[in-house]
Amino acid sequence: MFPSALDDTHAFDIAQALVEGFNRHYRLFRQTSAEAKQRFEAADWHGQQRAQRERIEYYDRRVAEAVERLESEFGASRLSTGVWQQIKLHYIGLLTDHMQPELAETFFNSVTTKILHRSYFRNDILFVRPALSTEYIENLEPAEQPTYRSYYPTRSTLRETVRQIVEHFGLTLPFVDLDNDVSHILEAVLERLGDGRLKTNFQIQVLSSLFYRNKGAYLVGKIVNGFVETPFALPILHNRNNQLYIDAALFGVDDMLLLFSFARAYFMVDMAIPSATVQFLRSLMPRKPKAELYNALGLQKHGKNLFYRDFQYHLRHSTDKFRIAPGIKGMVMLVFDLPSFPFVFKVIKDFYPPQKDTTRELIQSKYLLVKQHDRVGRMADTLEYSNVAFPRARFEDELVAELKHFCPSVLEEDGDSLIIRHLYIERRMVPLNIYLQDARPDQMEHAVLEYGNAIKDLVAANIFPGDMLWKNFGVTRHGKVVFYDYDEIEYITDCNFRRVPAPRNEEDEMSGEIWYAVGPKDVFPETFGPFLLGHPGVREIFMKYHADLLDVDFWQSHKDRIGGGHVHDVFPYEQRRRFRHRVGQPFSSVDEPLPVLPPGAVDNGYNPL
Ligand SMILES: Nc1ncnc2c1ncn2[C@@H]1O[C@H](COP(=O)(O)OP(=O)(O)OP(=O)(O)O)[C@@H](O)[C@H]1O
Repeated sequence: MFPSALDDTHAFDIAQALVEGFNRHYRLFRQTSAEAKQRFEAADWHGQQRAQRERIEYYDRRVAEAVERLESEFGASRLSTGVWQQIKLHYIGLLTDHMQPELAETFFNSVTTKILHRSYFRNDILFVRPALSTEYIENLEPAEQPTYRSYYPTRSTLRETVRQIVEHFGLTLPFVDLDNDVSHILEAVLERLGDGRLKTNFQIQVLSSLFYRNKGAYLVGKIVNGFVETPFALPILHNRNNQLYIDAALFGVDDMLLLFSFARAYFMVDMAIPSATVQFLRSLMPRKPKAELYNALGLQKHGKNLFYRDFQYHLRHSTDKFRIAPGIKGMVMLVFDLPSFPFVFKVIKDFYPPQKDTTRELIQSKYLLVKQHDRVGRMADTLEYSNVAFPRARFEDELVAELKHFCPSVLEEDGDSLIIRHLYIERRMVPLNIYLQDARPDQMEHAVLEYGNAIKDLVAANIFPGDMLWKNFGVTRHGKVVFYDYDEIEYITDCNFRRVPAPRNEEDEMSGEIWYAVGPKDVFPETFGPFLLGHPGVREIFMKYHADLLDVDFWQSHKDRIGGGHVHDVFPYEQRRRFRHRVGQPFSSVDEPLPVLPPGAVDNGYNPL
């Protein structure tokens, strides 16, 4: 029951301290995000990568500071339920006119769950459900930009308007030839519009901040014409002389989904009202859960909170059982899923076979590395959770037996619940080994080509996957191949790429064993073939496109380039979509059939709120 009077003398001050903690967090988060513009203009790519990495750590630091303050100033862990209820009410009051109330609620949860026992995780004490609305929030400060701007061109003013839209961002670097870029964009827009008349509501809406990631800045918006809304994004890049150009025009939901994929690094966006940006983005990608949009904007703790709410909701509205994930079982991870829900749950085992010389800490550090690294569309993002309570009745017995056997240290039974103390959650894909088993020849060709491309993208981003077996890659809904087994990854720059030494004598030659000394970071690309290319059909395709992956020079030359300070270009769209490669190509990807996946590849009906 809620208190009828707010009579505790400290509750208001505690709520105030929590709001201050959150405000400090968002101020620093926003500042780093806004400064992406200057880093982009200065072509400070290493700085951009560093900021992307560091920004991820901000949240936990601010939460730790707030926990510490609440403990030292208010003895927070000794407060009664009644006081916590009052703190929540004051907090809601303090957020009445806040611009980021949903994030502040999540911050409240993050701090209080560090202080309180699990039995307090109830909606009268923390925000199991949101209390404040994020609709219609407007910032009327004169210095603030609106979330998006609307432009109302006619056919005859379209060219001028497109130019204005780009110029509105006030980038300080010159464009190589903005007129030429605008002509390309115009051509693309007119192709989308066809010959039909522009309807009376014809307009172009554009988000007020550019989206920065790696070496690119993306202008994001939509064209509204009658009842049809077409999302678009324009990537702005640097040439060698630090002049700018627009590289492509991306149109339609599929292009947007690839741009905002879970396998890419988070964007840097200057947002006063993140919920308004998310609402706009959701109108571009209606099926993408809000949780993933918050993640893509770097607000991953709120994304995690929303995901958890979606997951709880899904659990209540489904009846199927958690099971061991299909595919070859992991040696270090126990992986399970719920068939009706398109994610997998990964728990680190307590012990591993001898060939896996690793520890829980090392594995966690590799997963963290992936979170902080540029995932270049080739590594799945993971959400890390502590103390997740699952209903025991929804687990298959075989899965419970495996958990008890392999993961006893992280498992706790509490009444009808199974508590898993630590786990990762990531998007479910079709494991590539399973995909290849069922693949038609054209699908096999596509998958093997993609597999090699995935490795090459990882290499360019300074990642050596370690274990490149097919089972460690998955195929997404869009037919992209993505890596998901992180326990053996290393930086390319830390690896020694070596040729297999010539045998010293006949004995060496005949030996079935490795007779030469191998250091912990030594890699022998010539030896990949026998592990990866047992299937003759796969081998043929692989050798056609990716024979260079078996050559030590390929790896060494990338290592040298990265060591020399080169930062790779990452394109979240295909090369042929670039204006420079566009001779005779249609602009849109809409008519391109997506690779047809085998039946298991289709995500089943997860319907986030
Ligand atoms: N995102 C995913 N989508 C679908 N299946 C997955 C996913 N992640 C893992 N799996 C399944 O779980 C298995 C084990 O996962 P993972 O490779 O991460 O574990 P591991 O213990 O690190 O493996 P290894 O023994 O190769 O080191 C995979 O082979 C695959 O079948």
